[in-house]
Amino acid sequence: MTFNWFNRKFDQKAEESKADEPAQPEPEPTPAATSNPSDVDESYLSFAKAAYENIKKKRQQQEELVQPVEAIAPQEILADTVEAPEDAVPVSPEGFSVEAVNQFLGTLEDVKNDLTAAIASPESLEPAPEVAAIPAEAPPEPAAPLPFWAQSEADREARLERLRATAIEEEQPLAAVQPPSAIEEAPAFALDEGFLWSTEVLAAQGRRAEDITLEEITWLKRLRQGLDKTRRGLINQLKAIVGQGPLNQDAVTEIEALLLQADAGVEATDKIIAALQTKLREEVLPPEEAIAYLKKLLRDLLDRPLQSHNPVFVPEKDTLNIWLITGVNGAGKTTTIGKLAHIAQKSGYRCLIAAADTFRAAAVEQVKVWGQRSGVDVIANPGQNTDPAAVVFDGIAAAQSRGTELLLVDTAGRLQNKKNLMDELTKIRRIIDKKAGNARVESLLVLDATLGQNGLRQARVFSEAAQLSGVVLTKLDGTAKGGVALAVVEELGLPIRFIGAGEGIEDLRPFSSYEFVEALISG
Ligand SMILES: Nc1nc2c(ncn2[C@@H]2O[C@H](COP(=O)(O)OP(=O)(O)OP(=O)(O)O)[C@@H](O)[C@H]2O)c(=O)[nH]1
Repeated sequence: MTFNWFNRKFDQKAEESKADEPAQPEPEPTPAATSNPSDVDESYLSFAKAAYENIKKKRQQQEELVQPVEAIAPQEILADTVEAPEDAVPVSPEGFSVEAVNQFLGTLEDVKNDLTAAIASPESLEPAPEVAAIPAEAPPEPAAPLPFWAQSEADREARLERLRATAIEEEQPLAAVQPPSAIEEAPAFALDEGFLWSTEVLAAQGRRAEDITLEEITWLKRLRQGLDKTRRGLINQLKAIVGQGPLNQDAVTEIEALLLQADAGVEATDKIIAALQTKLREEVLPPEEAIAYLKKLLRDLLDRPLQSHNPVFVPEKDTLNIWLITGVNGAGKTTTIGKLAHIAQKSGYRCLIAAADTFRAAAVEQVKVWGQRSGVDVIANPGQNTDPAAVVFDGIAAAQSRGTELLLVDTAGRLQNKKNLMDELTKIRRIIDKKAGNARVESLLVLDATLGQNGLRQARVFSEAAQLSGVVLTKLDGTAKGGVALAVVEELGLPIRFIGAGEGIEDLRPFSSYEFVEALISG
């Protein structure tokens, strides 16, 4: 089953039939059933342990499948098992002719029949001369262990069982298990604090322990790490403020300063503070409930645009989806295209890239590099400054001839004046309408989170020029301005669809308001 990284679920087909239904809003995170903190910890711990054991088991099975097979020439196998037929003519040391192999299989059949007969009536056995010659007391030589693939089913299962039973905690570097090209570095796999936090976040969103993958854990750990700086700024002071006792006006004033410092922007901050003050007048909030209420406010604010935009952002299978990727040069547009192409490939989509940001030849070359890294072809026009619409036209033609499901278009990246930008994007849309009228078109704005409020001004120009369906927030790792996500949503009214938290090809995932707020406030 293919894990679809766009909706974070297995079995794309089953999901597809659901994709047509009106998507349900994200379920409210379900804190563990009991209210007793130690029970909650216990239930999360056992959930984490189950997820850990399951991932460990999958890795062991994967190791068996990937482990290089000992290169034993057929003669050695034959020597170990049955005498090679005299007239077998080795076509080369590595192999036998087909008829010889068939003959050999025929011999095996005879051996099997003889063994069956012998088991049925042992008294009928004549000791074979060479066996008779071995003195009874000499133990037979232990047969050299056959390579895993040559073992019988029963032997294999027994070996796997032994492996599971003796599986030790020490970590096999994942690179030993998967071809190095498949991953950039072996993510650590240990039942550590990051693992526990990640499984807790996934459990609270309704995930089952057996469905949790190491890649999801690795991503959540990266997200949490990426938001470290913002969180440290927020949470230490937040806990100090809220920890002083029931939420009071001073605390609310300090929270306001914290949100502005994390670049949440004035509008989002005002909304959150107003809601807190209303709550303050209604009831006394002890510290942990105040934190929980603040988290809910942030989640609701981040999810609000989903009421006016499609809550599910998943390319439709067996259909041409065209995603226009816009954003100012340096925001991480090219990197984002490479990462999106990578998760599309991993999720089983036929993907193609059109390098239509032709303003800089270097940008086209860079897209090609990311195409290679993600294993996705890039359609580009040689020569500098060619017409972006021409590249889009070629990209659509190639996509239609190949049955591509997701065409990623790298479009204008320079922040020239709004008019030029609008003209260029309008022209591209016109080409798409003419050439691929039934394609599902989305337009994503790539925004550099480290720019904070400055990035927002750029975003406004793009959001007025292009009919945007969402934002990709990049460079969340290492910035203290993680709060800009709140400003983007509140001031642009656009949903955040993906977030980037690193330069690596794995460092982009669909945005989850629950995970983001947990990493921001209690990671
Ligand atoms: N730390 C970090 N760096 C990132 C991230 N995304 C992109 N970058 C880096 O940001 C720089 C710009 O990324 P690009 O993808 O080239 O940006 P661009 O928008 O295509 O800009 P041009 O290449 O000038 O068109 C590169 O050094 C990337 O490695 C991220 O999520 N985290």
